[in-house]
Amino acid sequence: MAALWTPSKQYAESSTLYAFQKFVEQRYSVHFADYQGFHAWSIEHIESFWEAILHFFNISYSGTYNKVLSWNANEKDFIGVRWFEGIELSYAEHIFKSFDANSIAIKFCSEYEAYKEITWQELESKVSMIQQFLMDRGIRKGDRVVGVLNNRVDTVAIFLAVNSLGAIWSCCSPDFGDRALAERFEQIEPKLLFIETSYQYNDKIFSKRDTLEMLKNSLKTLQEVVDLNDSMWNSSIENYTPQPLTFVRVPFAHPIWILYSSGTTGKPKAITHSTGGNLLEHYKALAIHQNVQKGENFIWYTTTGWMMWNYALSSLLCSATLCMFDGIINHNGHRTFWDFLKRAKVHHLGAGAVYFTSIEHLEIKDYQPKVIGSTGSPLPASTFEALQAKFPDVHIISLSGGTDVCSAFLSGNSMLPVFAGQLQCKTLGADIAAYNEEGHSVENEVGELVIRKPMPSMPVYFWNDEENKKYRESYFDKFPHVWAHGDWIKIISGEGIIIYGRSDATLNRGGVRIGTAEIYNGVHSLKEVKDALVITVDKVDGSSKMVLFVQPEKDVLLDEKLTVQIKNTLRTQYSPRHVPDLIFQVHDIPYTLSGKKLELPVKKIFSGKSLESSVSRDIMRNPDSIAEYFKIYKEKFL
Ligand SMILES: CC(=O)CC(=O)O
Repeated sequence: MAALWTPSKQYAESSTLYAFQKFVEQRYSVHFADYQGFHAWSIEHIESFWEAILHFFNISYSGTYNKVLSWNANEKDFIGVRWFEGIELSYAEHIFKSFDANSIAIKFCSEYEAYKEITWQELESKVSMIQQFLMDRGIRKGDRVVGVLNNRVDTVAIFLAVNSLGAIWSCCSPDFGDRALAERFEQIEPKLLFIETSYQYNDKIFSKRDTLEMLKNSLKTLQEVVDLNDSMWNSSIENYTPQPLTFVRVPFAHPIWILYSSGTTGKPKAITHSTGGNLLEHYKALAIHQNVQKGENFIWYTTTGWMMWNYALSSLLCSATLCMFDGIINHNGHRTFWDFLKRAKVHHLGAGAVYFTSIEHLEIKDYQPKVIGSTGSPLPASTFEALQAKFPDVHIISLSGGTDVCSAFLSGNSMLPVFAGQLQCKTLGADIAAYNEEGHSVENEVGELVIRKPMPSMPVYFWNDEENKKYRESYFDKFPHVWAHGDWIKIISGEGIIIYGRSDATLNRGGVRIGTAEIYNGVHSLKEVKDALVITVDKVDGSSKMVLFVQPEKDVLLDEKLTVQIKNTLRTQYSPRHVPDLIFQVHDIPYTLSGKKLELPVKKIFSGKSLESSVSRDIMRNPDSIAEYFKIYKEKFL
């Protein structure tokens, strides 16, 4: 296949990847003919590789380590491996490591607020005042501090202050419904909650006052709640005089933040990430694979509830300026967002793939980013082409990883060409393969994405997960002792990687993953509903539809009233993204013999597969139920 874009010699040789390769070649007396050789070395010499990252990025730490990677006796999965045991470090310390007081740390704009710039000096002062506020409340290493906050400067400052004390951060965006918030935060017993009780999105004002009351009741460990909309917050912070920041260094594996799985089965898993692991991984992912360099402007359009928020924050590690936009991306016919990009002179523009597909026909003048980053769902080849035509010099990086590693392990490469519809490379230190059903590594055919060696940003554990039971089930059940990620990929020899979406039943809404369990929880709270099944159907143009099948109680019909009720329930309990596009009435929900809903087979039917190839009736508890889905697909969906 012909390349869509090829880096110039100048682009390649001024990249951080190039500089890092030279660093490794010199340090280890090796030579790499190409990226493939460099990648092979990085996974074969995994300890030397991560040690090279530690040195190349000049990581500050106390203490010493004897081994880069230690395994527990008898533990063949990667759970419980220990990286750089013996050292202590701080993420926030690296953010403030070499700042120039008067240069710009953050550029910000929202739907309703004008463009503003925050200098490093201003950011440091803000963080210092919040740090003192937290210390006065007794917040210490290991305490959990949670936020229901938007993508705003204060959120960054609060996180950095929390992190500077060694406390653990966990944040959801305010569009999460009450139940979704409680299910997440109850698990981790927070001491302090920061919340915005009023905010604007899509020109509407939303109130979270009732949510605040609900959280006060359900989070029994809360000692205090801070409402950012309350004038008391500003005045109490302003009582403090900014001081030089202090940083509590913590062991490499000490939790930095807790993110949540989308909750396909049961409650969302509280995925706990390590400080050192995320620090090293983010330097690698952003500086080396996304080529984020000092003085550049970086944005990722995200809410605080997606791991891309945490990822984007780490652009500050690269001495870049973090650009933040709060509001709906297509506000004012997309103008608010794009005017911001131009004014902020954004070099790195990142967003969900679905957004880029939606703006294929949007005319954009006088703006040329250096890099476009896309994730959340596969970026269709046609969107690659449309973006390249719009921005002829741009380096398009389609990346993939997820909440589980708070990063991307398939990503960009400033020394390789871009092929439309493909991710450029496996990232350094990520031993990725595509496995067929027999567990053999395959190329040029679709297989399950696996990681065969540990990465430091894999979770330290799931919160409250005794003996790592859920952790093991989540990644190590499918193939012995390798991490199965749950995505389908094809590795194309001599080119890149195509990603085919989730291999499990997770719902993908505009790039944000939603667990089916959340839909079921909401729908089942209605007495008219007996049972339900939900899928998303991905289209070739990159869009997708959420389809809900409802089995009403006896003598109940899925009429207009019930349809509206279902939609409202999901919207208010969870979020607007939880509202299905289509709802069909069915007589029965298909189950396996062991009692699992047959989501994947129904998804296959709605992707155009035959009934026979979608499901084996032998494993079904109610084999007669499935034909109705095929009928709906043929008669009502197509
Ligand atoms: C990097 C990613 O993989 C982001 C996501 O899809 O959640």
